[in-house]
Amino acid sequence: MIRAVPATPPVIEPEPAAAAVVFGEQLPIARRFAADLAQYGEQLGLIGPLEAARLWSRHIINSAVVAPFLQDGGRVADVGSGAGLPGMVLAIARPDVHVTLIEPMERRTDWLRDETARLGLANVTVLRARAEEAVEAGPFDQVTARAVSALRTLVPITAPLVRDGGELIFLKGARIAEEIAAASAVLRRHRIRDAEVLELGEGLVPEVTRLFRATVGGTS
Ligand SMILES: C[S@@+](CC[C@H](N)C(=O)[O-])C[C@H]1O[C@@H](n2cnc3c(N)ncnc32)[C@H](O)[C@@H]1O
Repeated sequence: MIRAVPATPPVIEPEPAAAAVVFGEQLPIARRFAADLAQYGEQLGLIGPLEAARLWSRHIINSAVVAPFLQDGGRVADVGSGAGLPGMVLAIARPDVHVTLIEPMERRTDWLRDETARLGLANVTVLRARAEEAVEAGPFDQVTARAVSALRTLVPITAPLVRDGGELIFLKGARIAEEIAAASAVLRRHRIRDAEVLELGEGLVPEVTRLFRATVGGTS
């Protein structure tokens, strides 16, 4: 629960024009999420002290660029959701998709549950667990993750959550090529195929978003 109002209100990044493009009719809910996260995120230890000033571009729109890659009416698990990035943003942008937010830290799952209720999101389940403990909640059509760990350790804990032929979609940084090289044996062991890296968000956000996208098992 939110217990106290911060002494000084944070400096919040003005909403960029891209927000209307990526959220469409869902923009009022995205605005409420941005306002709540900017106001309480630092206090609750969800975001660092500098993040409110770049919340839209660095975090919310960066997360939302994944939305068009989600399967219509699908079941998505977001591993290590933290403040709700990208999982809650995706649930806002894609109300047709059910998103399970998997996060082990109680303080963070409390926030995720409270914020889900405040935003009135009917398509979100919050699961307090490590990904390794969440296999029974699946299988999911797609699993997302951002800033959880390098591919070498992320793939073994996320691939078992996905149905045969489902997808892994991870937001990644500039060193993704090195991560893929370091994970080659792990990718083979977990039957990861058709791996690709997409660069998204050009013209929408200052920094390009890199997406690692791959299929688990299935047939080519
Ligand atoms: C650096 S934070 C990133 C949070 C959010 N995804 C973001 O981009 O802001 C990493 C998160 O992953 C969670 N985490 C770490 N190991 C995990 C695991 N094995 N399963 C699920 N979540 C995990 C942590 O509790 C933490 O909330």
